[in-house]
Parts: sequence; structure tokens; C-alpha cells
Amino acid sequence: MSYGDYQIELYLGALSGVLPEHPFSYPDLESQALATLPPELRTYIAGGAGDETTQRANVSAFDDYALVPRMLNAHAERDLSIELFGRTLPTPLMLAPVGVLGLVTPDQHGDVHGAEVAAATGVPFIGSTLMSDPLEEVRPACGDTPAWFQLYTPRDRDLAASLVSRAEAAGYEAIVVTLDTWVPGWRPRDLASGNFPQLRGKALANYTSDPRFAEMTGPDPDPGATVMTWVGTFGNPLTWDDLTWLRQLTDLPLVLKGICHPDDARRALDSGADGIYCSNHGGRQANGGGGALHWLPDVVAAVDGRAPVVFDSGVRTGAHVVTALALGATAVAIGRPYVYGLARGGVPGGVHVVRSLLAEADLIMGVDGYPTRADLTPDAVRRRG
Ligand SMILES: Cc1cc2nc3c(=O)[nH]c(=O)nc-3n(C[C@H](O)[C@H](O)[C@H](O)COP(=O)(O)O)c2cc1C
Ligand SMILES: O=C(O)C(=O)c1ccccc1
Repeated sequence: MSYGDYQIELYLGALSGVLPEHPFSYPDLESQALATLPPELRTYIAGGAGDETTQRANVSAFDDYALVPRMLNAHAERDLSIELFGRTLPTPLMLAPVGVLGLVTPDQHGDVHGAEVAAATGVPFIGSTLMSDPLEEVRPACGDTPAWFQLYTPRDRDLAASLVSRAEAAGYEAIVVTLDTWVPGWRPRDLASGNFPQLRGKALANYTSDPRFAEMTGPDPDPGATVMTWVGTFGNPLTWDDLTWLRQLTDLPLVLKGICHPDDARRALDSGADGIYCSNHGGRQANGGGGALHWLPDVVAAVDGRAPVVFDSGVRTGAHVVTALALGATAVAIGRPYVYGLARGGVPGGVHVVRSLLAEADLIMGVDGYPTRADLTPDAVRRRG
């Protein structure tokens, strides 16, 4: 079922008095999802860095931009498709990598279920290094929908090479290297609750299933030894010099996640990156920053059409998706919204969140007279005020 069919089903259902099974507003979704989750996951997922000013700014940054409607350009059918690394994708949406996804469904196979949301919607899945099932068992659940693999680059270079080659062999189509999380941010909610899932041995399946990691731990490690080996290798403080090495690990497209400054975007492309992922990690890593959306236009200008630009951080509505596209994002990813959909209602809940975002984006493009991605240029938005 496409987002267009979904619109029809929702409208007909509502008109005939059938109440929707899942919430439509983000605040309802968030509160209902958090109520289903164990307390230690609530703080980890909902929380961010410091007093969460940056996290809130990610969402409120969208209020600084206004879409300008255009008339007499009505199209009964909109086309949300985009081109990305030689693939035509039905929509510009992606599922951002989320390390504790596996834990948000009661069966602890949330990574597989996230991949099933991708399969059901055609929205690509970016699998995190921090999975609860090995990446090889998650990829098939995406079906024909593309999947990318997000790499937290281990300090151990052989482990990094092993993870990348496993992802390549399993059919992931790009490697996303996350640059902003080589050290965990200052997260008061996690500190106060004394909880960090990985330190309790959660979401480490890609490590415990890895032959190189097994060499590092030795045979039959106890859970404490596994966690300590993980702690020792997880965060690699990468510098530009390391890009040469990372680049030669794979022929797959290499996408750098966490790029917010135009000079970094330019240097990344000059150093062999194939894609730029503009994000501040949903405000989870460093407080004291601005809404990531504010960094997008300069990053897009620096990239200057040489590579795709994926954007995430703060996307909550279809209007946000359209705004990010108009400001130059090639694709727009969501983190917490689909996590909450999965937590609240399993795969159907995740699918509902994705289809609702797309249905709203599609209707805005229809009403506002921007029927295709190509119509959504910076001229479609103005800074408010
Ligand atoms: C619970 C949680 C876990 C995350 N884990 C990862 C991860 O493993 N790798 C990564 O690159 N980003 C991770 N992120 C960041 C997301 O990929 C994304 O940048 C962020 O969620 C986007 O912001 P949003 O939640 O406002 O949509 C995580 C985010 C959340 C909420
Ligand atoms: O929680 C996160 O956002 C995340 O990706 C992470 C993973 C490991 C250590 C610190 C942060």
C-alpha cells in the first residue's frame, strides 16, 4: 500500500467513523510509546545532551522556515521519488540508524522489525553497528528495499574491516560512518538513571558475532569481558588522516554522518566520501548547538550538487520533510519517530508513522503546488520574521 492509498484509507475510515489505531500527533505518539517502554529505555531514547536545548532547537528550527504556496499547478498525483546512488527510491524518507532499536519490541528483535518497516514502506533502513541481532540476520527482512550499514569505527582496524566486509557481503548498499559519537555526550538523564544499555551487554550482537571480536575477547568470554572489550574498542577518535584508510575498506558508497560545517562537507568530498549526512545526532551528543536544519543550507551549498546530502535531527511532521527537501536535502531521515512507532505498535505502528509522514508530505506538495522533488527548490521556502 502506498502513502496515497494510505491517505484514502485514513480519510474513508475517519469519515465512516473508524478511529485510527495509532496516534497521529507526535506528542501523543511519544507519550504512548514511552509508556510502553521499560524506564531505563525511556530516558535513553527520549533524552539528549545537557539540558536538551539543542534537541529542542532541532524541532523548533523548522518554525524558522515557511513554505510558500504556488497556485494553478495542481497535480492529482505527486511524485516523491528521488535518485540516490544510482537507485530510484519511491520516497525521500530514510530510517536513521538507532542503536537500541532491537530493545524496543518485547521480543528484542526490533532491528529485524525496523527492517520489516522498511520492506513494507520502501523507505531504506540504515542499520546501526549496535544491533541486537547480527547484521546478516537483519538485512533479509528489508526485502527489496535498500539497506545501508552505519559504522561506529572501532579502534581495532581489523574489526572495522571485518564489520564493513560483513555488511558488504550481506547486501548493505552503502556505509555510513558516524563521526560525532567517538565519545558519548554528556547525558544527564542517563547519568541520573545510572543506565547505559551497551554497558549492560545490550545491542552488541554485531560484535559478539564477529570473528575478529572473538579473537579480541578470547574463547567463551563472560558478559563482563565482552563489555570491557567493547568499551576498549568502541570509540575511535578519527581525524582526517584516517579517511584514506576508511575509504579503502570498501567500494560501496561512503557517507559521512555528523557533518554540519560547509568546510567539513567540502573536505569530506575531496577526501573521497560519496555522500554527506548532515545531522547533530538528534541533539544527543553536544548541547549548546543550534537546530541542525540551520546548518543544512550551507552544507548543501558547499556540496554544490557533487554528492547527495542526507539530513536528520528533529523531523517530526510531513511539513518538516518538505522543508528539509526545499532547503536542499536529497533524503530526509527520521530517528525517534519510527522508534516510537515500533515501540507503540510493533511493525504496524512503525509503518503507520512512516506512511503518515509521507501522506502529509504528499498532501502539502499537492496543496502547495510543488508536485515533484524537482519543484522543491529553495524558492519554495522563506525565513520567517
Ligand atoms: C535511541 C537512539 C539511538 C541512536 N543510535 C545511533 C546509532 O547507533 N548510530 C548513529 O549513527 N546514530 C544513532 N542515533 C542518532 C540517529 O541516527 C539520528 O541522527 C537521530 O535520531 C535523528 O534525530 P531525531 O531522533 O530527532 O529524528 C540514535 C538516536 C537515538 C534516538
Ligand atoms: O545513543 C546514541 O545515540 C548512540 O548512538 C551511542 C552509542 C554508543 C555510545 C554512545 C552513544
